Amino acid sequence: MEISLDKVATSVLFVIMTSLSCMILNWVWLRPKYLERCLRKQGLVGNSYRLFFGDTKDSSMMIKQACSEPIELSGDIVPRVLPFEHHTVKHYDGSCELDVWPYLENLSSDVISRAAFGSSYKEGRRIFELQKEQAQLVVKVGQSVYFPRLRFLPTKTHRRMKEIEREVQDLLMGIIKKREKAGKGRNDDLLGILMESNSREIKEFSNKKSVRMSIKEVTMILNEALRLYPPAALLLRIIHKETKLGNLIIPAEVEIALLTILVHHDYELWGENAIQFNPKRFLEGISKVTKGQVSFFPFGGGPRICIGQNFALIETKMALSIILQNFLFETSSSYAHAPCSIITVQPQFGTHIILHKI
Ligand code: HEM
Repeated sequence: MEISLDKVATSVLFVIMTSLSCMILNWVWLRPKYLERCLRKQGLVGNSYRLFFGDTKDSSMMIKQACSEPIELSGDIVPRVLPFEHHTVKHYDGSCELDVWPYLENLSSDVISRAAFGSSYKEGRRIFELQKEQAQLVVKVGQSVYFPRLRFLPTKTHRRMKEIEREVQDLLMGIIKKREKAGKGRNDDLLGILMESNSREIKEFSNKKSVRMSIKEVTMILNEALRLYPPAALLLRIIHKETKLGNLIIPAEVEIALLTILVHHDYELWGENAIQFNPKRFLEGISKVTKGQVSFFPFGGGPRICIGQNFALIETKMALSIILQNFLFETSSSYAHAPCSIITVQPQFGTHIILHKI
């Protein structure tokens, strides 16, 4: 029997098209429906792909609920951008009013860039600028209508996100390669220490698969700030295989969102004054106030706990002590308390304070 090439090509195309249609149907319709049913059967809140351990899906709503002051500003609280260079207004009594938020952003990216990349800190700072833009785009995408696999479409936003990812990767690889080329000698920054420890580990464990990398009131205040406004307002995890969590059975592929900010503001866990800023609650330490429960986790927990925890706390204490040695400060009437979440929790209209030189 003679089989024409045309017939073979048509059959192959038919099989490919049918398989593709089945896959798309499965992604877009069957699988989400199945997951939705599994979750609903157990009375769980969430959509088919994301399961929220908390009351609401909307993060800005969540933060709004969690904040002690309303985010919608009434007529008498008007956020304003301070007019002069660097948002600073000098007063006649020698004090000075400024929005410290851009300075604090600058400080933390400068500190981490210098600590991580040493002399390459300028490149490090570019990475932070890109990451900031990326955070805005992630939020934009997160607020659009959810449709499975939509992230694969080459929209303008998705393309820019990819570009940023590539540029960050290239910058990082460039810094690493430059260091490799310069050879041994520099280990007074994080990158140098990591590279040295990495090459030591590679030498020592070359035939093994895994290569491992390796003041009280102020503490209290930092803890309380981290409790009320945890920079990472939620933790996300993807379930890879069906998992039993207490009485719940969570199907594979569901994403779990653990809303840190809601746990940190829970009246049952923190008492009637849960949403008030009261550093004294940490007087006897974290384990005492949490009664040994996992109810305070601004840096996450378990194997993926924040590796920068001590770094961040030391940096904050050092910055605060330098400021306090030079200035007294008070909140300006221009400040509007409106925390919002753009990947991290941050002040929506800046942080206006009045500094008095000591
Ligand atoms: C106030 C400052 C900070 C807060 C509140 C914070 C919070 C967190 C949280 C909640 C996680 C866990 C995320 C998850 O489980 O999904 C995390 C992970 C991480 N953090 Fe931080 N972080 C801070 C500063 C830093 C700094 C300064 C660095 C770097 C020097 C850093 C590096 C990391 C890294 C590398 C991870 C991922 C660890 C892993 O997945 O194994 N963080 N952070």
